[in-house]
Amino acid sequence: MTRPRFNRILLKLSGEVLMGQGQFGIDPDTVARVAGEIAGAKAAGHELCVVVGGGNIFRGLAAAAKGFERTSADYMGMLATVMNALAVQNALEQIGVDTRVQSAIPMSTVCEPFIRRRAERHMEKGRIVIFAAGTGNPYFTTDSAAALRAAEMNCDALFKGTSVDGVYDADPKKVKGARRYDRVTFNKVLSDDLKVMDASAVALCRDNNIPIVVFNIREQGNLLKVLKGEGTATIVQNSEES
Ligand SMILES: Nc1ncnc2c1ncn2[C@@H]1O[C@H](COP(=O)(O)OP(=O)(O)OP(=O)(O)O)[C@@H](O)[C@H]1O
Ligand SMILES: O=c1ccn([C@@H]2O[C@H](COP(=O)(O)O)[C@@H](O)[C@H]2O)c(=O)[nH]1
Repeated sequence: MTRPRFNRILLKLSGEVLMGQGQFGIDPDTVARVAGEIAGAKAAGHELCVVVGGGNIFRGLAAAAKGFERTSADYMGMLATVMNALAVQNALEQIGVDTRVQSAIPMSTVCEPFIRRRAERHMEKGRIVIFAAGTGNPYFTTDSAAALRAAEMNCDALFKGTSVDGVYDADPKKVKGARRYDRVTFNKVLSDDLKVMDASAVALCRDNNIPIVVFNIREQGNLLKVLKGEGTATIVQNSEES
């Protein structure tokens, strides 16, 4: 399958991936490996910005189910993404990659606030911008933040680096024999309620014509491979054709 070359990408990193083999939190070796993948993509000439999830630390919805007040729980989830963003920043800077973290919830002693034009300037200077704290609003997820930032930063595609190698016709972790799509339309993902990404993120990408590439970031070297159009992934776009 041939895929278009995407120059500027928004990489959505699942928080869960940063746990490595653990059940919770941040595994430094995994973060270092993921940082290496990002550095490799940059060295190959791609412009990248990153949105990090928080599922390895705190998910608002799960906490609300256990009795937490939903909006507070969501703010806790957003703060979890800031910790992940700082971990990724640290790992990237250790290998000499220039970065900035921008948070949707201003916290000026920790990182920059999100200012789109400033983020653009950082990218022009070759820095990797890591967007933290999701959209800054409760009742959203970092998938929606990724779609929003991809649109704001004029990205050619949203790369969702996760623990599955694409979009399946049912959750492959739950349904044996689920079949993976090479290509699928936004409308099919929405009408079949395929839960690899939340519906608001998919709709935002559809309406702004930003393809979503779902791939397994747990596999060593996969980001660059998928960027080159090799390796296993699903591309979600407005038409089924290439
Ligand atoms: N149709 C489907 N195709 C592929 N994956 C699916 C599908 N339905 C549900 N999933 C699940 O979606 C998950 C991918 O989302 P992910 O784990 O990256 O969550 P997230 O909420 O984006 O990240 P975080 O860990 O930061 O909260 C996979 O674990 C997979 O089991
Ligand atoms: O815009 C946003 C983004 C995230 N949240 C909360 O953070 C957690 C972690 O994000 P994941 O996307 O699940 O990794 C999420 O469960 C929400 O509680 C938010 O409120 N708004």
